[in-house]
Amino acid sequence: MRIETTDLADVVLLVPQPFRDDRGLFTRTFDAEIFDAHLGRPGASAGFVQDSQSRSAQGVVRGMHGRSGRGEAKLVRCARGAVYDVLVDIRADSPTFGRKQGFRLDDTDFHHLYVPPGFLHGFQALSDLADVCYRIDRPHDPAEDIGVAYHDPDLAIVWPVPVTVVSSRDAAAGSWRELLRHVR
Ligand SMILES: Cc1cn([C@H]2C[C@H](O)[C@@H](COP(=O)(O)OP(=O)(O)O[C@H]3O[C@@H](C)C(=O)[C@@H](O)[C@H]3O)O2)c(=O)[nH]c1=O
Repeated sequence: MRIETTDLADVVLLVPQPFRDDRGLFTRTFDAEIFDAHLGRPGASAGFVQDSQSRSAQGVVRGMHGRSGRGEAKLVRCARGAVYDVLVDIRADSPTFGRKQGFRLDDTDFHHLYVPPGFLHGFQALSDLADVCYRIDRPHDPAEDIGVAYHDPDLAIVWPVPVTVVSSRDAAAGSWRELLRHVR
């Protein structure tokens, strides 16, 4: 497994090497030793306390979600199908503040995203069904949910396929301008 940097400060892509044979494939999706060494923090990966999985039909968008307070670190991968995953840096002191980047995560390459605290995150399912697995380093607390509308004109995310279903929370999410008033 190798680690690649991205356009966003502190966000990295873990790139595994799947072994393929007549049976199918085997892939390591995470390696604590390599990850902790990259971060320079022994035991960092032990801090992930909840593992979750969501399933979405093609066109579904979930996002753009963040967390108030000290935020949460996340490891995100697509275990089945493919998604277009988007991150937005909302750390006021970051050199890439306000910048966004999209990534394809799928069950062919198994790229795995590490997202530090202080990002908005969302994705769209590209395949008939897409299973996204993620790990977070703090227990989920809906009281700390923050969000920006997935179709906010200032954020201007280009979703690859027509949007089919979003949650009522996402449909009612606030604007990027409103969020900026709180994070700056
Ligand atoms: C996120 C989450 C939700 N839930 C519950 C709350 C609710 O009843 C149900 C569905 O929650 P949501 O509608 O918020 O799920 P969803 O819209 O899939 O939310 C997720 O979106 C992606 C983009 C992320 O980055 C995640 O961190 C998370 O925010 O699951 C948990 O129990 N634990 C969790 O960690």
